[in-house]
Amino acid sequence: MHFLDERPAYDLTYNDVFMAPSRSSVSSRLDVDLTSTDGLATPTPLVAANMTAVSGRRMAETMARRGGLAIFPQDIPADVVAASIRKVKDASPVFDTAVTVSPDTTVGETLSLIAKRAHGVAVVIDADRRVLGLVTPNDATGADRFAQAKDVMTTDVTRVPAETTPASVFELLSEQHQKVAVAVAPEGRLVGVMTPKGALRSAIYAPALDHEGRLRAGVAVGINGDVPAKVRAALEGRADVIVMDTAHGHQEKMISALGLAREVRDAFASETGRTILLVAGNVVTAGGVNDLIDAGADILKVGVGPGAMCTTRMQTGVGRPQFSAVLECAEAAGQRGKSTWADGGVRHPRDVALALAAGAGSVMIGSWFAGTHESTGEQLVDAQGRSYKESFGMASARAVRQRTREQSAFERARAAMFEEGISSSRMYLDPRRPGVEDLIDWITSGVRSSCTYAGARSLSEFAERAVIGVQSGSGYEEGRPLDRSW
Ligand SMILES: NC(=O)C1=CN([C@@H]2O[C@H](COP(=O)(O)OP(=O)(O)OC[C@H]3O[C@@H](n4cnc5c(N)ncnc54)[C@H](OP(=O)(O)O)[C@@H]3O)[C@@H](O)[C@H]2O)C=CC1
Ligand SMILES: Nc1nc2c(ncn2[C@@H]2O[C@H](COP(=O)(O)O)[C@@H](O)[C@H]2O)c(=O)[nH]1
Repeated sequence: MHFLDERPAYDLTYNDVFMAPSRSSVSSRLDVDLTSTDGLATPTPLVAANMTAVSGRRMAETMARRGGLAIFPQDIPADVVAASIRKVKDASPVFDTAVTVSPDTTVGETLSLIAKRAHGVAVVIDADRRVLGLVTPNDATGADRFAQAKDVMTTDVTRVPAETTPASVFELLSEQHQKVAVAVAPEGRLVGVMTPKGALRSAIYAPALDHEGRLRAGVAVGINGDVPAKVRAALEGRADVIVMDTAHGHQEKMISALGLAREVRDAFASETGRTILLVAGNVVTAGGVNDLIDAGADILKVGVGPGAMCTTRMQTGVGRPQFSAVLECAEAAGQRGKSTWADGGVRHPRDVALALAAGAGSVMIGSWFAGTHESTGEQLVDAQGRSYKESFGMASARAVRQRTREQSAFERARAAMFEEGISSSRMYLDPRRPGVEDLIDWITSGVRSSCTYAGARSLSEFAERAVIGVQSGSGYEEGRPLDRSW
């Protein structure tokens, strides 16, 4: 990337910069390859953050099915993480995992479960997982909340063999004017579901798969406690990438934790032949990058203070405007043959494009993804009838209470004094884009387009060719669409 004018002597946020178009020979946005350049080579350069309000099993599955990744947070017990990853690995890489209920499940419970996935149906199954029918919110309209799924379900179900191609599913659903197909194994057991949009997406996105063709997922590990045991547990729990996670990554405790993690990772590689990459952070300077690479990091997680749940900058004055942080760290990592994840501060598709232009290998998103069907929280409704989920920072009093649950009351109270995040915020589901896949579509279509404006067919070309200008606040404001007259 280069600057349109001189590189400024001060640091820049995403809002401070814009991209100037360049002469391009890329004639279609579909000719752009979005494979991440971080060494993991995921087909989509997006990572759902290791935040308790964001990444659980549903997020991990959905992100990987659309080519990205999600990272299970450090606060979840290792056995729970391993069980969740097992389910991710068992999920179909093509069909969505269905919301399932038994015939006796109440309508009230069925409706609350439907909100956990974007496809808008619950599949009614018997004890052998054979499909009996479907319930949609429409089917339940007017029914008593204590009625049962079997009373309201439709038995007019489009069943397809699990080998059916997404294109054939799409055609079949169009012919039959149905909203969802149910994939079944030969003995009639449920495999998954697919909507017309899901079929389209399966044709556009390649899933992020492991060495066995299973969906990939990552695990975050904190730097306190028995680090080798935690890393070992994550590896044995089938993590495909490990994130060594702390607010201040450029500290000696991280350097020693990373050294220990590397030893365990290398021993695992000798036993299994699989080398799992280590991500470490967070850092914002070339010095931090170099020290963590020396200690064993393969990928550097970049960002101090840009996060939507973050109070670090206001509390401490520490942090760095994210565009400049990514640019400096990506340059430093690149000189050592390593890469970065740009972590935090992403609120629009343009921010992802700018992070990739600055050289990030992938982009991590937290709060934006918290406001989707697939995040971990319960879907709630405000007084105006708008759906939202609660989000909170990983350094908030709420998260610290959870992370220190096994310590003494005194230690917990002391830890709670160092709160650096918001404990409760509302992330509204965008009615036009309520699912994380809707956001992925929006982001990737934006990034594909950015690449063609820069004349780039791949993300490495994009990071080379992008031309970045610095804009005023009114320059940024001019680019915002208006939904009413002025
Ligand atoms: N990207 C960002 O800007 C930030 C991210 N976070 C996220 O919050 C979560 C919790 O992280 P964290 O608070 O590091 O908790 P951890 O549980 O990972 O513990 C951090 C360890 O580092 C020590 N430490 C020393 N200096 C600092 C410092 N300035 N900030 C934090 N710890 C320090 C702490 O000791 P002691 O407690 O005794 O000081 C503690 O032992 C992580 O998921 C992290 O990514 C948090 C803040 C900023
Ligand atoms: N300073 C804090 N940073 C936090 C906290 N919880 C998470 N984070 C960081 O934010 C990003 C995600 O950013 P977002 O803008 O996409 O929400 C996450 O990966 C962490 O690095 C916190 O409590 N305090």
